[in-house]
Amino acid sequence: MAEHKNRWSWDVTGFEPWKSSPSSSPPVDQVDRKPTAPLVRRYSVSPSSVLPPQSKQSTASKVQRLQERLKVLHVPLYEYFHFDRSVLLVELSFYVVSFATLFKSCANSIIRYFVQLAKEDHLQLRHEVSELQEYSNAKLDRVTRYLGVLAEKTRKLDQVALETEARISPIINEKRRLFNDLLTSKGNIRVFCRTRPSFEDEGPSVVEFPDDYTIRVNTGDESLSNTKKDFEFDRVYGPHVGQAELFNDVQPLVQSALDGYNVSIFAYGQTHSGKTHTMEGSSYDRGLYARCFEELFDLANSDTTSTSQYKFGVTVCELYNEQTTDLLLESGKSMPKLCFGSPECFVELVQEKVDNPLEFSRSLKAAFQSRGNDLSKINVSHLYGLNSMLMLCMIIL
Ligand SMILES: Nc1ncnc2c1ncn2[C@@H]1O[C@H](COP(=O)(O)OP(=O)(O)OP(=O)(O)O)[C@@H](O)[C@H]1O
Repeated sequence: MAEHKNRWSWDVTGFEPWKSSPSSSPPVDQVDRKPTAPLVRRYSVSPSSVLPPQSKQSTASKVQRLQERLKVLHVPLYEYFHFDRSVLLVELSFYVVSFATLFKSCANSIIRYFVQLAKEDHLQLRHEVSELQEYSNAKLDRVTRYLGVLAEKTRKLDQVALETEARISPIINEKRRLFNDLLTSKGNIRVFCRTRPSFEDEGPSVVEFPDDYTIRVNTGDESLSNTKKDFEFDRVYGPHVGQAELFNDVQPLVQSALDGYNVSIFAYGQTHSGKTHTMEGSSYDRGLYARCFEELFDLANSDTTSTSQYKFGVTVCELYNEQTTDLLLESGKSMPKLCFGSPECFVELVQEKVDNPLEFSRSLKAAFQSRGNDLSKINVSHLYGLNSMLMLCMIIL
C-alpha cells in the first residue's frame, strides 16, 4: 500500500508515457515503438499552452497534493529522531572530533607501518650491499692474486727464454758458420748462366742444354771437327726457367747477408741479353731485387731472438763513363751518407732508411726515375763496348 502511495504518478495530460499492453502488443518483428505523443512534445511543451482550461484547476490541486507529500518525505532529520538542533550539532562535532582523532591515529599507524617497512627494506638492502661488496672484494683479491701468479710465471718464462737463448746462441752461430762454409765450399764466386728466349728476328737458337751445368753452343765453324762447344757454369738456366726458379738458388745468399757476410750479385752480359729482366723484372714478373729484399725482411722478422734487431738502408747509383751519379735524393728518411772508394778517391752516396718492402720498391722507383732513359748512353756503350751500370746496395745494420 505504502509502496503504491510513494510511487510517482504520471497521469498528467501531455506526459502520458508509452505503455505496452501484453494483449495489444504487436509481434516483436512488427513492433512500432512510436509513443502516442511525440517525445519532444511531452518534455518541451509547457502544460499551460497544452492543457485545456478546465483541467488547469485539477492540475493545480494535483501539484498541491504532491507538494504536501514531498513535505512528508523531506521531514528534517532532527524532527524525525526527536533531536534538538543544538544537541545534534554537539553530537556531530563530537563525532567529527572522534573521527579526526581516529583518522589521525589510523594515519599515524599506517605511516609507522610504512616507515617500519621502509626501514626493513633499507636494512635488507644494506645487508645485500655489504654482501655484494664482500663478494666483489673476494673476487678482486683472487684476480689480483692470479695476476701476481701470472706475472711471476711470465718473469720465470722470460728468464728461461734468456737462459735458453744464451745456451743456443753458440749453436745458432755454429749453424750460421757451417751454412756459410757450405756456401763458400760451393765457391766464393759462382757464375750462373741464363739464356733468354730468342726473338723471332734472331733466327733459330744456337745453344743447347745437355745438363744443368753445361751450355752447348753451335759455333757454326765447319772447319772444326766438332762445331759445338761446351761451356760449364755453376748453374745454367735455359729460356724456360722463370724468375721464381732462379731466385731459389739465390735465396741462401740472402740468409748469408743477414748473418753478416758480404754478398754481391753481379749481372753481366751483352746488350739485350736479359740483365735488366733478371735483376729488375717487371711488376707482374718481379726480378731478384724485389725477391731478395722481401726475403731479407721476412728472415729479419722471423728472427725472434731478443738480441737481433735489424735496420736497413738502401743506396742506388749509376756508373757511366767513369762517373758516379747518385740516384737517390736526400729525404726525411735519409741516414748518414755512405762512403764508397779509397780515402784518395771516394764518393758519398745518399743512404735511405727502408722499413719494409714497400718502402724499398718506392726508393727503387725514385732511383730509376732519376736515371732516366738516356739513349746516348746506350749508343756510346754500343760503340765502346761499355754500358751504364746500375749499382744498388742494401746495407744491413
Ligand atoms: N728470361 C727472359 N724471359 C723472357 N724475356 C726476357 C728474358 N730475358 C730478357 N727478356 C726480354 O729481352 C729483352 C731484353 O732484355 P733486357 O732489357 O733485360 O736486356 P739487358 O741485358 O738489360 O739490355 P741492356 O744491356 O741493353 O740494358 C727485354 O724485352 C726482356 O723482356
